[in-house]
Amino acid sequence: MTVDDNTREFDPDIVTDFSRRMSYGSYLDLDVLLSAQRPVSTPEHHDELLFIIQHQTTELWLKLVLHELRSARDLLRADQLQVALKRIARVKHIQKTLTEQWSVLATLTPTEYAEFRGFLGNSSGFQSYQYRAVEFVLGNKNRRMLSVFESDPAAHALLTELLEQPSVYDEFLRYLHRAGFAIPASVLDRDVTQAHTFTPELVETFRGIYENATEHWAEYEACEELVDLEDNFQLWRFRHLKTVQRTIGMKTGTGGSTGVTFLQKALELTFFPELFAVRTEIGAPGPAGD
Ligand code: HEM
Ligand SMILES: N[C@@H](CC(=O)c1ccccc1NC=O)C(=O)O
Repeated sequence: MTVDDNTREFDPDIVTDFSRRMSYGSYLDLDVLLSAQRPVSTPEHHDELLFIIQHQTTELWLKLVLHELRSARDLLRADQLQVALKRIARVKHIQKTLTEQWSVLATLTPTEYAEFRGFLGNSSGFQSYQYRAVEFVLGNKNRRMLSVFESDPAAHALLTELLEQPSVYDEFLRYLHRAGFAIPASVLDRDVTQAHTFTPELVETFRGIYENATEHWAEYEACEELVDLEDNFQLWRFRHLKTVQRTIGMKTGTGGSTGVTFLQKALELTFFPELFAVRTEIGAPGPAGD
């Protein structure tokens, strides 16, 4: 049938009565989701909705990132490397979306932001427990971060649990050990509540994998997936830093930090330092001159 009024006919079996059926809105709990944007500025500033939605969408994606990374960690523990890599592949796509999303917030000018920034009080992304949880699962542990969550028992409990559990990297290194690769005992028995720190012996182990990639293909691929993950994480941090710089310049942060200077230091944090260090060594003679 031709439609000249630029509308589409309903197909005959399209369901319209949801009085007793599950609908799109009820399945997704849209009443809850869409009533959670509550600007605090008075009179309400036009751009605060953008600010809230940018953060809320980030938190939703972080929820999925955490779900996938915790699963990847557990799969590594169960020697299911390929399935773990599938989880990481999904995380990489989410990270790309999150990094791209900064361009939406960059439409907020410094003048517009200054008009409602005062209403934010001391709230800050520094208090994002899901962001901290992702850092912890990837191995950048820092017990001091828990202090921010004393008044949020659920967040505090989650971060304590993740602090005490081995990270994705811990489980990957244990996996490599079980697969016969040389992993120092100091790494296998390390206190997992601390941040992972650079261990030169691991660089040699990775060098063995990279220089014999065809022989150790699965491990080689896993190493490169982890490098992508860290790379993407750093790109997000960098876009955050640049957005902060163009929006508040060198002002101190609402969370109490020095702002840009503080965020710059986060770019020096690393999850998998040996996977980056191995790049320097590839093709060069080994420590014993072999
Ligand atoms: C105009 C927008 C933004 C500005 C001006 C801004 C500013 C800042 C500043 C100054 C800090 C340092 C802590 C403090 O003293 O407050 C910070 C931390 C943080 N912000 Fe933002 N931010 C913005 C948007 C966002 C968005 C959209 C997110 C996404 C959830 C986010 C997440 C974070 C996180 C996770 C931290 C902690 C980083 C760390 O510990 O290294 N921020 N932000
Ligand atoms: N720290 C920001 C405020 C801010 O961006 C913010 C405030 C409340 C909730 C999340 C935020 N995002 C990132 O820090 C500032 O100093 O302007």
